[in-house]
Formats: sequence, C-alpha cells, structure tokens
Amino acid sequence: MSADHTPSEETAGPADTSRTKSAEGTELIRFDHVTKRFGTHTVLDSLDFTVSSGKHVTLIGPSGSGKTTILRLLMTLLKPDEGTIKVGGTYLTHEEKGGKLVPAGEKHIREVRKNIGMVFQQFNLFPNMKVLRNITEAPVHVLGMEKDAAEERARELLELVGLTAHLDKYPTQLSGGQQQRVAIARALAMRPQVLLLDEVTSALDPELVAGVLDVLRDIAHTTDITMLCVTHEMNFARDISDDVLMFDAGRVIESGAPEKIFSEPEHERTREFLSAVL
Ligand SMILES: Nc1ncnc2c1ncn2[C@@H]1O[C@H](COP(=O)(O)OP(=O)(O)OP(=O)(O)O)[C@@H](O)[C@H]1O
Repeated sequence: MSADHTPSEETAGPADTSRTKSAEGTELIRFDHVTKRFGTHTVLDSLDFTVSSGKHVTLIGPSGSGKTTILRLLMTLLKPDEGTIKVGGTYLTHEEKGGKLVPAGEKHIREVRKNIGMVFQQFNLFPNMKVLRNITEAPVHVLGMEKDAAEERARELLELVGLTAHLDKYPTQLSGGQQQRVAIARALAMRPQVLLLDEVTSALDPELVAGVLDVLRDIAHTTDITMLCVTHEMNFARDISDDVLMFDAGRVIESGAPEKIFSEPEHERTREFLSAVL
C-alpha cells in the first residue's frame, strides 16, 4: 500500500534517529487481516497494510474510523482479536516457538517494542523530572546506555526541537508546545525505527501548533526515521507524507501520494471527508 521511496543521501541528516539501520524501502510494519472489536463494535475489519522503512505515512479519516486503534495496537496497548502484526520482520503479536506461532510473551513484546517510539496527544512527561532527565531516563534504564552518552544525545535532540535553553526546567515550567517538543525528543532518544504520532497537536492552544509541526517537518525532512502519523492537520499531512491512507469504518478505502489524495480523491467518502476538514 505504501509507495516505494527512492533512497536519498539527503535523508541522512544531523539527527540520525534509527537505532538499527534497515535498508530504506524494506517492509517495517505489516498488518495482516487485523480485526479489532470492542464488544460487538468491529473497529478494524480484517485490515491489511504495510509501511516501508523510511516512509512517512499518514492516516486520515473521520472520527471513530479506527486510526488511533492502529497506533495503540502497535504500542501493544491493545491486542488484536484476529490477524497478525509484524515490526521489522518480527511478529509483535506472536512469537515462534518450536516451529509454531504462539501469543507473544511480555519479554518478546518489550524487545520488539523498543523499535517503536510514540508521541501521544497528552505529552505524558514525568512531572518530577527535569527536561534532560525526561529524555535520558529510558535510554539509560531500558537500553542500558551510559549516562554521559545519553545526556549528550539528549542535548543533540533538544537542539533539534529548539529547547536547549530549557533542559534544566521541570515540565510544568514549559508551555504545552514546549512539553510536546520534549516528548518528541524523548521518543527519538530511544532511537526507534518508527515514530508513531497520534494527533500530537490536538491538545495544544492554537498558537502553539505551528511550532510543534515545524519541528516534526524538520525531523521528517532531515532524518531517515519512518513515521506513522494520525493527524487532522491536512497541510502538515500534505507536506510530510509519502503516502496517505484514508480510513473509513476500519478499512482503508483509498491510499496514495498526498497530491493524489488531496487533489484528485477517487472515493466519494474521501471527497466528503476532505471537504469537511479542508
Ligand atoms: N478502549 C475502548 N473501548 C471501547 N471502544 C473503544 C475503545 N477505544 C476506541 N473505541 C472505539 O473504537 C472506535 C475507533 O476509535 P479510534 O480512536 O481508533 O478512532 P479514530 O479514527 O482515531 O478517531 P478520532 O479521529 O476521533 O481520534 C471509536 O468508535 C471508539 O469509540
């Protein structure tokens, strides 16, 4: 579903964000016949899609169409009722034991999930830790990074998100937009292969939205990280996406390059949705 993307040297920018380099264009995320129900409500209906390494893929569609559910499945905050999910060629939902596929255990899930970083609507920073420590905490305690190396990396990332002057502050001393930029730096500090962005500006005051989107545009254009993004910011989606997937009722009804989806949508539901949001 995701279009091929020609490898480009210019994507190897100042913040090399991938922990395990995988060749650009290889399959990084795979959903195979994934069904998710809440009670009798089928939110994802035998969903198939793939995201290739290095791509920026945006999920759009009406409220309740299942976009956030996809990100929550990838974060293993939810489990699918049917189907399988792979990240970097490894099952997230299952593991192979004795030649058989069995439901994944906690250890396996933790290992695969290290490849995935997520930024949520609410910034979810540790309130009792200063900005620098918010960013170094997981690399030190989860990846086992040396504290000095983690701090050096955190300083680089704070520069990337424009917050060098604030590293010694507590989250409550920052604006919502600044807190969200710390959350972005914190996610990148784990050197994930894929960054999941779930409506990261929807909890922000309008005047703070542009600053956060600019930082994400910069990351999209100067690093080789794969992005899977749910957003209602259509101009942002148009700017950063290699592929846009239009969801309706738990299925992808249309997909393609942003120029095609935004300018010449084929599906009536896509046209209706875009005319309501653009
Ligand atoms: N934990 C849950 N329990 C019950 N229903 C849920 C749960 N999480 C999501 N849903 C329902 O699943 C459907 C899809 O939700 P989801 O958040 O994935 O939609 P979305 O496309 O991201 O919508 P939005 O754009 O409004 O965020 C909605 O009808 C929602 O109410």
